[in-house]
Amino acid sequence: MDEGKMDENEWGYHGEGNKSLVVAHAQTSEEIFQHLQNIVDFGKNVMKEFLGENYVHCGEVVQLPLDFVKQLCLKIQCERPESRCDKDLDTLSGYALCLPNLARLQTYHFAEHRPILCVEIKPKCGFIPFSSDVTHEMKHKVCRYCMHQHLKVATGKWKQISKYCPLDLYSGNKQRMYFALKSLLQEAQNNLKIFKNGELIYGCKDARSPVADWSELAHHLKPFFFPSNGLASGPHCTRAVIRELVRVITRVLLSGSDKGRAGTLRSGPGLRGPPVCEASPFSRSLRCQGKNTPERSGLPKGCLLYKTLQVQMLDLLDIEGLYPLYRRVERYLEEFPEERKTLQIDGPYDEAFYQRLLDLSTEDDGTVAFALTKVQQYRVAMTAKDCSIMIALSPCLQDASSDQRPIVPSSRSRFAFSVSVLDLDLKPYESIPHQYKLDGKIVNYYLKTVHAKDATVMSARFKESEDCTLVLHKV
Ligand SMILES: O=P(O)(O)O[C@@H]1[C@@H](OP(=O)(O)O)[C@H](OP(=O)(O)O)[C@H](O)[C@H](OP(=O)(O)O)[C@H]1OP(=O)(O)O
Ligand SMILES: Nc1ncnc2c1ncn2[C@@H]1O[C@H](COP(=O)(O)OP(=O)(O)OP(=O)(O)O)[C@@H](O)[C@H]1O
Repeated sequence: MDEGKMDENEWGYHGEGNKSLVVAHAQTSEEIFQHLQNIVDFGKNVMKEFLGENYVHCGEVVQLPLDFVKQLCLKIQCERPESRCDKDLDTLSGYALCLPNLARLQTYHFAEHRPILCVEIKPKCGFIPFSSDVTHEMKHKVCRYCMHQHLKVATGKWKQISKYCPLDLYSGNKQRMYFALKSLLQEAQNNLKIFKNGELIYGCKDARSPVADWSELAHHLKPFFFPSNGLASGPHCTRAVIRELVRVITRVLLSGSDKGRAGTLRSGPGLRGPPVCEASPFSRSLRCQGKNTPERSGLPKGCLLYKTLQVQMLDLLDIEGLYPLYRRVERYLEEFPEERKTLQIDGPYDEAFYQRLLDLSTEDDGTVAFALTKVQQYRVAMTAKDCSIMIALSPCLQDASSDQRPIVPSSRSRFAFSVSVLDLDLKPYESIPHQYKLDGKIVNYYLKTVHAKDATVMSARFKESEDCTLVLHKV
């Protein structure tokens, strides 16, 4: 075995059976450094280009004293959710990624002393696949998030089906967005968290310990939205505060003039696929009322949701069309393993890597080059489908108009705000077979259990609105 691997500190206990005790070699420090540097480079050279300078904070790789890392791990261990504790923290390499605290305003370069509210949304995939490689007709009608909900509830990941549908949030239609955000507030799962001064006040720290009481949330939010008003507490106050929150978040999500090159992708994927998901309670309700499906009013091109959606749409072929291309790359790598580096499977994620992502052709010329481009685009799209948006809000004075920072008004107050994207590390090449299997599982489960009993779905999703109508507030 390689002499360089003979350091006991780099080995750890893995498991054991009756006869064997298994130890595993950890990554070397250089490998970990390279992995972290790749995350930074991917943010800088790819995501900043697509999403825009102001939204992406790449951070930097830093070196930390090992003692400090070990003490820190011990200190925070008791606060980690049980479900994540099977993952060990790296206490050996001494490398870490240092990022700004995105729960704070990013428009200020000095510490903010005013109270800060931060809403984190993981919007997931905002379009229905338009690829002709899709074999199940249902995938052209119901979005992945809505189908996946049923499998997640069946496997016990979450207790109940959410009414949230990403297509509503990405619609650009204020009423649909309002409905989507309210649905997230009703069933946050891992798609919504709210922090006050960095502390989680709403959402799930862990699937088993959700913090989700609307009146408690309203109590926290009241001083932000009704600062000098003696609004009484109770259900009326709760509703008023939640309404203000949702309005402000909708406005912030529709704002933005930040430049980014996601626009260059428009000539390719564009706004394709059906504008609504048939499983969304919003569109179901409209259909029940005999109304047409809403027009896709479209997101403003400068806003982060629009840009994120464009990057998600780099998944041009859907996993069903992509998987055979992945197999082509795999066969090539089995024959020429040394080519993995040249193909930039594990980086570097540089300007050349970015440039190749802009090739949106879908005509397969049978080459490895074509297959590789689609594989890399798919990985980038998957990253955009799993990222989170952090919206930081800090109350500002009524006369702070000379201030150049973006401001969002609410009925009784005004907020300086910043919007950032989080969790932008490129999805691994190795996860593609998993994606392929999971996709089949999600669709088959949905077809077998849900679609077959469509009437049951209707009654489950509309249990509190028997007549199948939704009350839509003016926004
Ligand atoms: O496949 P999905 O859509 O369930 O997404 C996974 C997420 O589950 P979600 O559906 O958001 O509850 C999942 O979220 P949780 O860890 O369950 O909170 C991860 O983000 C996972 O990414 P990775 O494998 O850790 O890089 C995500 O996996 P991929 O983005 O790699 O598919
Ligand atoms: N720079 C940051 N500033 C503030 N909060 C952060 C920052 N980075 C991460 N977080 C918090 O930590 C959580 C986990 O981070 P992140 O999503 O990057 O981890 P992950 O392991 O990639 O998660 P996932 O399971 O979604 O793949 C986020 O949901 C967010 O609440």
